[in-house]
Amino acid sequence: MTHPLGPLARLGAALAHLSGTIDMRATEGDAGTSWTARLLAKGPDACAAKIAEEGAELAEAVIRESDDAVASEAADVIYHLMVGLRARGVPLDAVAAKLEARQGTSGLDEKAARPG
Ligand SMILES: N=c1c2ncn([C@@H]3O[C@H](COP(=O)(O)OP(=O)(O)OP(=O)(O)O)[C@@H](O)[C@H]3O)c2ncn1[C@@H]1O[C@H](COP(=O)(O)O)[C@@H](O)[C@H]1O
Repeated sequence: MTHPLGPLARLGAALAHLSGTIDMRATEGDAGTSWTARLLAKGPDACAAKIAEEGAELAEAVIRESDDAVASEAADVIYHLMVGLRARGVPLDAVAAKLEARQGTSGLDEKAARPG
């Protein structure tokens, strides 16, 4: 059954909700009861380690696991990516701006135009 919002709006709504939760955990979270608050308290290095770990698990899932496992690992990556951005104070807007700036430019053309 198709979700009434459609997949992209549904993902956007889920990300907006998650972003609000992460902001709340960052400002008033308790490391005793919140994974997010605990990870943020450990700092960017710990967030980076989780991003790398979850990225490797997603790659493994893409190669040899079920569609459901791929979706689950992708959700882990997105969550830890957002916690990592929060740990570094990089706003989601900055990521959106990067994606927007790349629209219409082929990845192959961009690579060919790199200096060196
Ligand atoms: N989306 C997530 C989410 N995805 C993964 N995780 C947690 O990330 C942790 C690490 O996941 P792993 O699969 O790597 O588990 P693990 O291998 O046992 O972890 P390690 O301790 O070995 O590193 C687990 O505790 C997961 O529950 C998440 N924790 C929180 N969220 C979202 O954040 C909200 C707030 O969570 P808290 O901050 O914990 O209240 C939740 O309601 C969710 O919406």
